[in-house]
This record gives sequence, C-alpha cells and structure tokens, in this order.
Amino acid sequence: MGPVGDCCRENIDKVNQQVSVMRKEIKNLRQMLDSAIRANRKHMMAIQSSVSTSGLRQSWGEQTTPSPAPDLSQAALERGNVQTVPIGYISSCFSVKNATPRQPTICGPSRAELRIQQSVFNNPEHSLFGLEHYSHIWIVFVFHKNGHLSYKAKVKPPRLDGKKVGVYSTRSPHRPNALGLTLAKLDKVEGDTLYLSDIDMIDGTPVLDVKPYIPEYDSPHTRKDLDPQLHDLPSCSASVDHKSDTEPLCDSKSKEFGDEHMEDLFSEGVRAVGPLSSQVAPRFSPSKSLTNVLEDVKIYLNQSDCCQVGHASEDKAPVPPKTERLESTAGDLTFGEEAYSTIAGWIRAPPVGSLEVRFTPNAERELAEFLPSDFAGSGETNKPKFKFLHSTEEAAAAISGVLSADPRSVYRRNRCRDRLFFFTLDTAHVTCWFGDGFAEVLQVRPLPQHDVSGASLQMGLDLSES
Ligand SMILES: C[S@@+](CC[C@H](N)C(=O)[O-])C[C@H]1O[C@@H](n2cnc3c(N)ncnc32)[C@H](O)[C@@H]1O
Repeated sequence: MGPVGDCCRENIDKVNQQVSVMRKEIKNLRQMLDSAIRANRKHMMAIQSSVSTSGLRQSWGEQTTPSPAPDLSQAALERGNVQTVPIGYISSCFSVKNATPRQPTICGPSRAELRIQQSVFNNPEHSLFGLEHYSHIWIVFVFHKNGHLSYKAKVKPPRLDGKKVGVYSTRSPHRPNALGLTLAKLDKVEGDTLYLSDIDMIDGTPVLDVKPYIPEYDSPHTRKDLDPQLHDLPSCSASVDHKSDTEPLCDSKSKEFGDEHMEDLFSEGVRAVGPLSSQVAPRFSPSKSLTNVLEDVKIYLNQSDCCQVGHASEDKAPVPPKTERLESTAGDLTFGEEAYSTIAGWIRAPPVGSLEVRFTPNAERELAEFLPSDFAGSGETNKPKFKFLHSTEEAAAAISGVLSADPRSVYRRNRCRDRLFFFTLDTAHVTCWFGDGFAEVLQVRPLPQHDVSGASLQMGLDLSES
C-alpha cells in the first residue's frame, strides 16, 4: 500500500477507535439511565407504601415507636404526605352536626372530654404532663362527619346569608384536608383525660393534636403589648387558675413546674417582639383574670356573636342587620392606641343578626327536671340526667348560645320559616321554632336511652361557616 493508502487506513482505525469509545459511553449512559429509572421507581413505591402504612411517629416523645422504614416516612414527610394517627376521640355533649355551635365562643358551657389513646403512647398521661398549667388549648381535629370529601374554592357561610367567599377566608368544615382548629377551655386534666368546655366538635370527632394556647405566641393583641418589665415579675402568678376568676395560680405545683417554664415563655415572647413603644400601655398582666383571657381568646378568634366591639354584647342589643360590607375592618377595633389585626367586616357585623332566645314555661319546667352530670344522690332515679352538663343553668345557657347564633342554614332560614327545629344537647332533645328576631324553646325532653350515645335524630344543615 502506498502512503495514501496508509493514511486512509490510519484514519479508518482512528474512527473505529472513536466509535468503540462512543459505544462504551452509550452503554455506560444506558446503565446509568436504567439504574436511575429503577431508583426512581423504588422511591415512588416507597412513598406510596409509607403513606398507606404506618403513621408518622414523632421522635420527640419518650416512647417513640420506631417506624418500620424511616427513610420512607422521611421521604413522605418531606413531600408533606403524612398519615395521621388520631391521638384520641372527643366525647361531646353534641351528638350531631345540627345545632352544634359554629365556633367555640358561641356556647360557653358546651362540654367535652378527650382521652389520649394508648395506641400513640404506652403511658398517655405522660404526654399531658404540664398541660394542667394552661387554661386553654388548641385542638386540631378531623371533620370526620362531613359526609363527603368534596370541597369548593368558594363557600357560603350561613351568617353571610347566601354570599360567597373563598374557602380559605372561612372556617368552613368543607375544605381540602378537612382539618378543624378549635380553641377550647381546659377545665382539668386527670390522668390520660382532658376535660374541656367551649367546644364546637361533635361526639366521636378524631383529634390529631393538642397544643397549649399561649397568648404571647398566639395573639397579636398580647404579642404587641408584651412588656420587658414582665421579666421581673414572679412567674407563678402568670398562670391562670381554672377555679378562680381573679386569683393568680401560685400553688406548690405551679412553683415546681411553672416558674422555669414561664420564665422561658416570657423571655421568648419578648425576644420575638423586640423593643416596644413606651407609649403603648402593657395590656397583658401576669395576674390577668380568666375573664380577660377569655376576652383575648374571643378577640383572637374574631368570630363570635358575643365578641362585639366595645362590649356591645353586654347590653344584649341585637346586632342590626347589615348587608353592604365584605371589606376588612381594622379601624373598627382598636386596643389602646392602634389596631393591629384586621378581619373581614361581616364577622362582627354579619347580615344575619343574633336572635333573642325565650323558653316557654313548659320548656323551663322540663329543663329543670334534668339532674346535673355529677349528681350522685339516690331517690331521683326516674329523672333524666345530663352526661356532660353540670346544671340546669348551664344547659339553659348552652341552648341560648346555640339558638341566639341562629343555627339554621340559609335555605331553612329563608324558605322554611315556620317549621319546627329540633336538636340534641347532651341527653336532651330540644324542640323550638323561630320567629322574627327570636327563637322560642318549646320542649326539652330526655333523649330515648338508645340515642344518648350519639345517635342522630336530626335534619342535616348547611354548616359552611366562617
Ligand atoms: C364551622 S366549624 C368550625 C370548627 C373549628 N372551630 C374551626 O374553625 O376549624 C364548626 C361546625 O363543624 C361541624 N362539626 C363539628 N365537628 C364535626 C365533625 N367531626 N365532622 C364534621 N363536622 C363537624 C359542626 O356543625 C360545627 O357547627
């Protein structure tokens, strides 16, 4: 072969070498691609199985049950896919949705119990250790009786009388994830059980979490008015005594656990707020009474008919119907010198006003027949007895609370005006009717025995509420 032929041969060899290098690279790339696809498939299966198997176990607790596949739950967690595990179920004086208060502040004496389940902790009472120092707790729960899982971007809160607003601007139960949030009063903690009042959850509601209500963290009202001087005050007096409206809690138990905690609480709160204007008068006082705390809670929730600006609820004047406003209202409400939280105007001035509630003499007589839940005497065995409520007065207040907020759906309110309305409260079956601006209770009869444990007697109501 001549020089030209040699050169061609060399070039061909080079090309062949390059082709074989490229082949190898393609093979490597294929292998890498295959293994990436396999890994991705495994990852997807892992996510699916972790979502459908065990619940997420927090690692903070003393008795953390190891997850069967921690890497899988971690992947799910990072995507926000969490399998929930109820920590307990509410036993409540409201057996069905109908006429259950639309917010906890509507009906003070509504009572409930929550027992922490052993399925979460071997010793559930350990998980409640220290919670007795708090007067209120947040309860995160599932609207398990929504009836369907559907939801819409816009809803019609009953108090808006047919007008629509975005679901996330309301407290409607019908929402993606069907989670509810209630601020309840914690009456006492006994072993593994929480005794609650001011609730709006029906019997059997699955609870996912409870957390203490801490005004310093949870209320913009209090956060704004925190004063660094509070550091110097004895911390035991900052707790609210459930039993007394005025006396600060300063028993030996609170000293044992409270001081350290409250100090921590104050310092954190102050750090979070930073220096405050000296012109703003401190509103939070460590000896704040329960009434004031309740007022804070109502203000924070901004949702109760009894939370009228300037204490309008005190003079019992019915809220004048207003239809024009959907805008926010900051100027309406000032604490001290400035307004620092705003809410939609219709919450405080809804088109649907509150109602006057009356009892007929017959209903009063029937209600008085009921024995309180803690009645232990003998000789009254034929009388009906409440399971949760502590007195006739408490029951009357609960009925008034429920009815004054007008529990009817917009449809019933406007289309079925003169029809009787029934609901259950604790072990009582209540019959009433609605007239212009009032509700009248006609009968308060004991529930048939088999209905006491929560059977439904009711007509369904539209409960999309703010
Ligand atoms: C408007 S929601 C507000 C609940 C909570 N405070 C919140 O803001 O998320 C309250 C209403 O939900 C309904 N409800 C209570 N418990 C429920 C449950 N477990 N499942 C479905 N609906 C429930 C009752 O009709 C009650 O009047």
